[in-house]
Amino acid sequence: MQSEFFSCSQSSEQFLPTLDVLSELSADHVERYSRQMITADGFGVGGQKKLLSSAVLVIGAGGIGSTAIPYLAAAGVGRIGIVDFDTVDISNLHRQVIHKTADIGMNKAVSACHAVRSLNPMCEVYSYETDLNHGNALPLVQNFDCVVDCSDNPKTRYLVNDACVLAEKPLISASAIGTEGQVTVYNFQGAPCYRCLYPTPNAAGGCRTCVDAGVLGPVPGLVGILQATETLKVLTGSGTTMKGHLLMYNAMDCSFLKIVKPPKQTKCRVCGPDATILSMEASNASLLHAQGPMQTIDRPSLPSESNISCIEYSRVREDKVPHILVDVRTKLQFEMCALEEAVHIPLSSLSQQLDQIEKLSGGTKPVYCICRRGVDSVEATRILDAAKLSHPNIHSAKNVAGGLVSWRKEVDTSFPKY
Ligand SMILES: Nc1ncnc2c1ncn2[C@@H]1O[C@H](COP(=O)(O)OP(=O)(O)OP(=O)(O)O)[C@@H](O)[C@H]1O
Ligand SMILES: [Zn+2]
Repeated sequence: MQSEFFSCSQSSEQFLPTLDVLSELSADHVERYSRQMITADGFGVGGQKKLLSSAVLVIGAGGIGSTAIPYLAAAGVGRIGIVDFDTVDISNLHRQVIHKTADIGMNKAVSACHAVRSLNPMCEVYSYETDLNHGNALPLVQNFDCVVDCSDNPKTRYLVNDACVLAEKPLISASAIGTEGQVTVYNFQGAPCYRCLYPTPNAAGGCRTCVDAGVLGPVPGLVGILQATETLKVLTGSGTTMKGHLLMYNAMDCSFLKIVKPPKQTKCRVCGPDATILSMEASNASLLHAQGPMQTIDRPSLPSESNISCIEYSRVREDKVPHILVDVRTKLQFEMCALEEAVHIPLSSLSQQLDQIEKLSGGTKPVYCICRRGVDSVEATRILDAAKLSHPNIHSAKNVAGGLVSWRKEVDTSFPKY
């Protein structure tokens, strides 16, 4: 059977008609899905029909979505909606394997749609080139049978959760950072929701991002596959899902740990009997008052005379003015790329290495501090400034504003971007 389905960019407000419940499998269905239908303890013909009549909304076509999406499409989920506002970047490709090098610059939801189409043209797939926000979350979620959260930030996790509770949809959630990943199922058959477990937005885990902490490529991939498996079980009603449990994976010792999570909380603000979050506006308001990782981090600042711009620092270099450049990033980042004259002293051990800096400066050479984006180097400059009382031979300390990210933009475009 040739598909009449098409992928298209969809407005998040647009209503999608419910998929027809499939009464009979076609010959194409049997050929394509036979291997999974005949699995002895799988979901059989009945389960396959349910999948073909099901609609799944995926939030995020990044590292986790990259495997969750194709496995859902390949298994025969009838309709998939993909939400992502971001575009494919070269730094995504080591793990976001649904996208190709030729897709760089393309919206990720659109690129993922193309991949789904070529994998399984029988799957009806829609791209939503937008962020999921409190304005569009509920109408979007209402169009689907369940939601697969492959996003990477706490604010989106709360929005997705609250929309799922309000729309009474199961939520299959996964996360990955560094060398670890997690999967669970919320709001399904009496299981707790995300807010039951993390009632206070600023207390939520997962506030580190891949940009800062890095991520081992296959980890989100594996987690996305586990998440797709849980989704198939939720949709077909087969097996025992991860509801009420959390599966934790550690790539470095190859361990899986399945832990029991606390039950649904009667005090939960969105799913409890006395819930106060009864709309997405209320959900959003609850996040606006949150502290810590939910808020944009304020950049620490220094008086202007304690900063040097990248352009100015490049002149210091060109003119061979004697100086010391201290790179305060972590060892791993320094080994990856650095300015050749830089001395590596990580911020974490700077206070213990003041004698060495004093020796290098020798009372004559100014010390410039640099890091990735000019946040840690501000802190380093403060530490060195304060140390001048006990270490008078530290000549002076300045922060290279904007760090190596600005260096690449303003001075040397060949410096690696990461
Ligand atoms: N509110 C949201 N609505 C839609 N998509 C979202 C939302 N929040 C996050 N995402 C998407 O979820 C995906 C998360 O995947 P991942 O963290 O692997 O990607 P990334 O953000 O591109 O990675 P990196 O941190 O390396 O830049 C991203 O593509 C991101 O754009
Ligand atoms: Zn709850």
